[in-house]
Parts: sequence; structure tokens; C-alpha cells
Amino acid sequence: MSTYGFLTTHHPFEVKTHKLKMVPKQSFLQVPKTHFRRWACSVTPKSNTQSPLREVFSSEPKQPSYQKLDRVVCKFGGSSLADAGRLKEVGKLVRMQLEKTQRYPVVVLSAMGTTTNELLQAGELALKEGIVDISSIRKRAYQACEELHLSKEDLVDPLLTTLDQLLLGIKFIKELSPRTKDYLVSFGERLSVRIFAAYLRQSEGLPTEPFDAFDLGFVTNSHFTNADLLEESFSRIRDCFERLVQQHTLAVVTGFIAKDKQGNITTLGRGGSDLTAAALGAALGCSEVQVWKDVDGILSTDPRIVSDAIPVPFVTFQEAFEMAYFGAKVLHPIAMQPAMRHNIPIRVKNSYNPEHPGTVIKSRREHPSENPVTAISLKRKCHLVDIESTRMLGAHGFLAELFKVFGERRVSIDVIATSEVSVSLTLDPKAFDTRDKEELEVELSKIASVQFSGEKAIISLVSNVSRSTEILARAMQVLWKENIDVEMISQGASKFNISFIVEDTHADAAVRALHGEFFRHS
Ligand SMILES: Nc1ncnc2c1ncn2[C@@H]1O[C@H](COP(=O)(O)OP(=O)(O)O)[C@@H](O)[C@H]1O
Ligand SMILES: N[C@@H](CC(=O)OP(=O)(O)O)C(=O)O
Repeated sequence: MSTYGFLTTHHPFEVKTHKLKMVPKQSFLQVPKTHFRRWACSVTPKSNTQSPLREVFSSEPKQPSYQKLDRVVCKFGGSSLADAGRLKEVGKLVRMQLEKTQRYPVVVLSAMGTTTNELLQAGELALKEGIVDISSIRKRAYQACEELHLSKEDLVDPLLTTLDQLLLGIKFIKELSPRTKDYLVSFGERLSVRIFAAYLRQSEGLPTEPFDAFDLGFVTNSHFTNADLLEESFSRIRDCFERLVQQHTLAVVTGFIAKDKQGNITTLGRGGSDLTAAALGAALGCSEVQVWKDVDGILSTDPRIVSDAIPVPFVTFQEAFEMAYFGAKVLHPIAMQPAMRHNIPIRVKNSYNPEHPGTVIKSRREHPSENPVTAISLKRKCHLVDIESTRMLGAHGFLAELFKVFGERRVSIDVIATSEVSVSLTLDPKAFDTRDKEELEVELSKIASVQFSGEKAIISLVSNVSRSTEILARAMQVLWKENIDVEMISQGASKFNISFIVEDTHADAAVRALHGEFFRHS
């Protein structure tokens, strides 16, 4: 076999033609044929797609029509806010920013430490065991208040009492809907901004005010647990900021949460505070959005797999998006969207090592990178679905019907490989539940024979795809030596990504081997 076509897609798309790309034979000569089983075809993003990403990644950056604020947005995630000691450190970083720019930054906070997970666990416990227990959340909030010399009665008790009542409600009604989950997890961010703003005001003497993002114009649709920010949010945020936040006020805003048009609290998906920060930066025309984490910026791969992963000084918005979408937990995938549209750089910094320059994310690379691979990301526990048409449909009709089934259930496809009548694709198990899976199986089996297999991993090389021959040859050599079978291979329509599907049990070894190959001399 000497011709192959490749693609990746996660946008809504239409299939145009099976445009196969020639790949020189010699690049695969040393790799046994059995090494790959699935190949991908070329898919073109649909021009009238509703996807917000489509608009972002196809359009030129817009210049804000309003006056640029020389303010920066500083977002601190849960890993930077584990306890009172960390809140003090973050306070120093905020002061440093103020001294540097002589302007108050806009601060965005996530929930402290692992509060969001604990809130979700408390919800499950109330639902399944009828036990209402917020002790870990109360303990963290009380300890922070005590160590920062703040009054817990005024600051956190009202919220904790409401949280207790909510869990009692879950216990008795025996229901924990996505809407209730969003209300439940919102307590994490609402607690942290109140504590931190009070600390900055009381101990640092700064004119600080806490704000819930929904009071500052953040409005979403009603897709609870993973809501989309509505376009009108941007003008609303500007208006609310002008009305509610004085020039001499340091606003501390909740990340992650918003409200829908009916007034229900919604959330922007796990890790969504990054998006809150980017949206604020875009709406207010800030000069930079800083995202403070517990690592020295975006690293060449997940440091929990490769302990000597190295910081990547520069990535483009598209590269950062590909990384985040394909599993790099460091940034929320959609966070790049507003920043890119308004051409606002995002800087990823380490709150534990503030001197380190971190990573800058911008529109364009000034100098081409020497390394063909920018970073490697990993998305685990994916489903691989093999679908073969059982009807006499042409490729267009078959694929159209197929994608309608996924589209109607809002299940997005990560990686796909097609021939005229058979398709292999991967699905993120977090994007659908057992009922969705059953429904998908029923609907798909009306037009095709379907086989789901779980426990697969997508390894993505975020890379310069114009060097794909070299990248593929080197990657395949390495995986072959490690005896790792590649079940599917796909080259991004975006031109920034080459993905391999392997057994989940081989994922760590594959990432280590690939990292060794592409970052050995860095
Ligand atoms: N490529 C990567 N670069 C940096 N960090 C990564 C990468 N992949 C995974 N991570 C993980 O992401 C974590 C930071 O993201 P997260 O915990 O969401 O931060 P925060 O809670 O501060 O927003 C790091 O501690 C690291 O373990
Ligand atoms: N607290 C939310 C939102 C968030 O963005 O968190 P973090 O910044 O810690 O990833 C979560 O845990 O998902």
C-alpha cells in the first residue's frame, strides 16, 4: 500500500471527496503492514457550520472597536489556590502585577484546590446514600478564613448554609440533574472569590470587590455542565463592567460559572475558568490574559507521564487548541477562542515559580520551530466505533445519515477514518452517557453494522504537518520498536496535528517513546 489519506476532525463537517495524499513508500518501508488497520480520508469543514470554533479558526483576528484597556486578566486555577498560604502567594502576584502596570488587573479565580470534585462527590453521596456531608468543603473554607483573619460568619457561612440545604434537597428529592449539579459546583468559585477579595481588602488594603460572573454579563445557553457562552455576553460584560466596576476597583470574578437566560446557574465545562478569563480579556480589550498554573507553562507533554517534559516557550492558538482538545489538561480547549478572535495573547505562568517566563500563546509564529513536533498530548479511555454500511447508500448519503445520528445527540467525534461505506471513529466517553450510547447503537444499526470498543487512547503530535512524512516515519519506527500497534492514524485537517489510536494500556509507553524521539536533544 503506498497511498494514504489522513485527517482529524472535531468540527462539524461535510465529506467532500476522498482526496488521498501520496506518501513516499520509503517512509514506511521498515514498518510491517499489519501495523495500521485504519486510514483516514479528507474532510472539509462545512462552510455554514454552527460551530463556534469554525468561526474562530477560519477568521482573521478582529481588532476591538472599543478602547483597549491596558489591564491584564490574571486567572488562578485550583492548583494555585490550595490553601490560605497559597492565597497569600497569589495576593503577592496580584500586587506585583499592579506595581508593574500601575493598573488593577482583573482577577479570575477557580474553586480552591479540589473543591469542585468534593462538591460533586457530596452530591452523589446525598443522592445515593442519603448522607449530607460538606465537612471537607467547610474545613477548607474555615481554615482559610482563620489563617487570613477573616470573619467566617459574614463571608462563608451564608453560602455553606445554602449548600447544606441544597444537599438535603438532593437527598429527599433523590434527583441530581445536570442543572442541579451546576448549581452545586458553583459554590466552589463563589466561596473562593469572597475569601480572596476580603483578604486583599483587609490585609493588603486594596479596593477589592468580589463578583459572580453572571452579575457581570456572562450568559450561556442551557446545556448544563458544559454550557456555551452566548455571543451577547461580550457586550453585556463591557456594559456591566462600566456600570459596576469602578476604574479604581480590583474585581475578583468567579471563573467557570454563568447563568442561562432563565436565570439558572450554568457552568462552562471542567476547567472552564480559563475560558472566563479569556472572555473577560476579549470583552474588555485587555492587553494580555495570564493563566497561572502549577507548571512552567505548557509542557512538551503531560508531566505526570514524562517527568522531564520541557516547557514550550511559544505556541499558536491553533496548536494550543489542538493540544487541549486532544487531552492536555493544562488549558480549557475553548479558552483560545475569544483571545484569538480579539488577538489578545495568553500567557501560561507558574504561580509556584513566577520568575519563569512560561508559555506565550499568540496568533502567529514569528520563526518556524526547528523541532517538527511542538508537543504531544494524550486523550485516554476513548471509544473506537467501527461502522459499516448495510444499505446501498453512496458515500455522501451514508455519511450524511451517520453524522446526523451523532449531531442530533450532540456527541462530537474526535478522530475519524472513512472509506466509501465504512467508517471508524473515536468518541470521548465524557461526551456521552450509557443512554446516549444505547441510543447511538439503536439508531446507527438502522443503517449500518456497528461495533463499539472501549479503552483506546488518542496520542496527538501537535506538529508542523508540512513535515508529516518525517514525523510519521520517525513515530512509526519508535512505536514499532516498542511493539505498540497503531489501530488508526489520522492527520489533522487543521494541519497542526497527527493522531494515533492505540490500546489504552500502551498509551503511557507510547507517549514516553515518542517524547524521547522528538524531544531527546531539547
Ligand atoms: N502538556 C501539558 N503541559 C502542562 N501541564 C499539563 C500538560 N498536560 C497535562 N498537564 C497537567 O495540567 C495541570 C495544570 O492544569 P490544571 O490542574 O487544570 O490547572 P489549574 O487548576 O491551575 O487551572 C498540570 O499540573 C499538569 O499536571
Ligand atoms: N473549578 C472548576 C473550574 C476550573 O477552571 O478549575 P481549574 O482552573 O482549577 O482547572 C473545575 O475544577 O473544573
